[in-house]
Amino acid sequence: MDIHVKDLNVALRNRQVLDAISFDIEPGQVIGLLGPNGAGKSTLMRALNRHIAAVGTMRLGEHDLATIGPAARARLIAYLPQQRTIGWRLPVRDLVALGRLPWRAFGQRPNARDEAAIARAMTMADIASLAHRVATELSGGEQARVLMARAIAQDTPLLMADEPASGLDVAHQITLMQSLKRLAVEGRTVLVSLHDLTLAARWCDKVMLLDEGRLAALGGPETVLSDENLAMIYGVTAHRAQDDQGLIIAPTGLKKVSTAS
Ligand SMILES: Nc1ncnc2c1ncn2[C@@H]1O[C@H](COP(=O)(O)OP(=O)(O)OP(=O)(O)O)[C@@H](O)[C@H]1O
Repeated sequence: MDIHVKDLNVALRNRQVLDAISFDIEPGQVIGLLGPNGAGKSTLMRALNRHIAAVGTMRLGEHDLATIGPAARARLIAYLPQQRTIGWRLPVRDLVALGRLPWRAFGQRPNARDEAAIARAMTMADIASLAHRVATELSGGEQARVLMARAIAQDTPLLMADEPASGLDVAHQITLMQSLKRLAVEGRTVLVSLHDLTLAARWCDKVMLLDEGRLAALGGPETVLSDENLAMIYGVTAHRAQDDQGLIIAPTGLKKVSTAS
């Protein structure tokens, strides 16, 4: 489903944290949400998922996200928050299975479709071998993959993941991005916040660059992650290279600020 956001404003403690954000995203894409710490990435996702109050238009397909109820929303949006805490000492597979709850009536047992979605999500997050382990006894990166699997199993048109690559080893970062890409190719809209410029450049169809609550740029990674934007918004210089699978962008240093008066 396409996302339509117009003039989205969020104020927290009397501070404007999102300032007139407007964008349209077509389905079937991985959209990277980038920007410095505090730019508003998490706030945007939380506003879309109605965790915080926002003013403005937010539509997903024909659904008005400002007015739909929580049950309908859980069938439209899966959201992996940045703070990844697992509260229950559940076996991994049972925790992933919680992602299917929005699709079942209370007390109903999982059906074949639920089982297939759980199994597939566990494969995508590479946690099949952890299925019977207690989730709270896993490493940080393993727990992150379990929670990602739960969000994937929810099987919603919009998947939002807040820094899902943080804490993952390099191989699992690539597995994660491959899985997100596959979900997008199948028609889902994936909104993923990232700090790794190369992951964004290689795997995202589009990049949305936030800066101090404003949408600074939205477009293809090569255009949005230009030297100029990286200098202006992050204050860094970067080395860029290209191989047959895409762009590589490595930050190399801090941009010197002119002190001339
Ligand atoms: N509960 C809150 N009360 C007041 N201000 C808040 C609250 N939560 C976040 N903020 C502020 O809103 C701004 C945006 O925060 P947000 O968490 O969206 O940034 P972010 O881009 O996700 O950053 P990061 O890369 O560090 O995760 C920051 O200035 C932050 O201090």
